[in-house]
Amino acid sequence: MADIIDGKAFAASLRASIAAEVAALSFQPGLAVVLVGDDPASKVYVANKARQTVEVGMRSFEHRLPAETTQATLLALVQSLNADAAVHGILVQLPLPRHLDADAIIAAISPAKDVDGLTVTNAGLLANGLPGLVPCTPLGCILLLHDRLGGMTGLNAVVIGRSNLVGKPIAQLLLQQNCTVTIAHSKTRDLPTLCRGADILIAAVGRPEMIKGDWIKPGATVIDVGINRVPAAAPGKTKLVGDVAFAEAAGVAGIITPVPGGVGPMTIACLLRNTLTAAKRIESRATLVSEV
Ligand SMILES: NC(=O)C1=CN([C@@H]2O[C@H](COP(=O)(O)OP(=O)(O)OC[C@H]3O[C@@H](n4cnc5c(N)ncnc54)[C@H](OP(=O)(O)O)[C@@H]3O)[C@@H](O)[C@H]2O)C=CC1
Ligand SMILES: Nc1nc(=O)c2c([nH]1)NC[C@@H]1CN(c3ccc(C(=O)N[C@@H](CCC(=O)O)C(=O)O)cc3)C=[N+]21
Repeated sequence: MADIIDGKAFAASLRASIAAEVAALSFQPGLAVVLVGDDPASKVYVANKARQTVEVGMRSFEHRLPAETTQATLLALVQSLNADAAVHGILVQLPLPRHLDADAIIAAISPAKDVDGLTVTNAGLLANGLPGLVPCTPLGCILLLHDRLGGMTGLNAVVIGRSNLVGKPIAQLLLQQNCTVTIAHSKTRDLPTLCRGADILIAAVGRPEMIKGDWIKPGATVIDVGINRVPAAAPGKTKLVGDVAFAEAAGVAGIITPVPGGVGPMTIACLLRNTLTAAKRIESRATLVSEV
């Protein structure tokens, strides 16, 4: 039976250290979250986020807009958040409704406030190994892996999923850790065989329990990023499951993250960490300017 990573506990200790740092600041960091419509995975995220933002001593600004919001309205909101001195971090929940151009919205976010690490500036800094804002979920995964494995040099890592939000930045971070990285996606041939070669397997697909126990190399470390809401046994009820068939996989893997209680809580803790990082950089720049 695999060792099950307690992401909830790890995230709680991370938040405690963030809260201590926030308490010592001379200003209050602020995080703005924009949710358009009601994507189910986004709703789970938003609910947990607002509470934890306040708990670490930051200000939370929530903007819930109807699914039929126009591109111009959303762009204007992002621009007003860019200009708002009380806001240090901006997160626009993805996916956006189909009639909106997500790339154009993301491009409008000031890179200094881009706590999701999605702008071309932050993605480019990450790809070049330079300091910027790193996407929260990938950062959370690496913190968990680092805690458990220490060094990862030479390990074979397979990342399933190639989104700008999760798959690609995780691959970049694993490469920085000297892993040999393979990125799989919906066009990959014979995914089970590819996965069986992985010392570290990261699933970021969005398909409930797609990765089976016999896809996993015995003793491997499995990180399940998927958040999927499926019907539960009781009629009318739902539950969250990951992209990995947990019960099967836990019998083969060496280390595994559960859903819920694995990567999800780490994502929020890392979002708060990024907001703190962004706030400190923005405020120190403001101080420098006011001194000249
Ligand atoms: N735990 C957390 O904190 C977070 C969880 N999530 C969850 O993680 C999952 C992934 O999110 P995200 O990256 O944004 O999702 P996307 O839908 O943007 O990307 C999914 C990726 O999975 C690939 N894929 C789809 N079907 C298959 C398949 N059958 N075999 C192999 N690859 C496949 C797609 O390939 P292709 O590119 O070819 O289409 C794509 O690259 C979702 O469940 C999401 O809710 C997301 C963010 C944070
Ligand atoms: N721009 C953008 N950035 C994101 O990072 C982003 C996004 N859009 N859209 C939606 C997905 C999904 N996502 C989650 C984060 C945490 C939990 C989370 O806290 N999960 C807990 C919840 C448990 C529960 O409430 O039952 C857990 O897994 O234990 C869930 C989902 C971030 N996403």
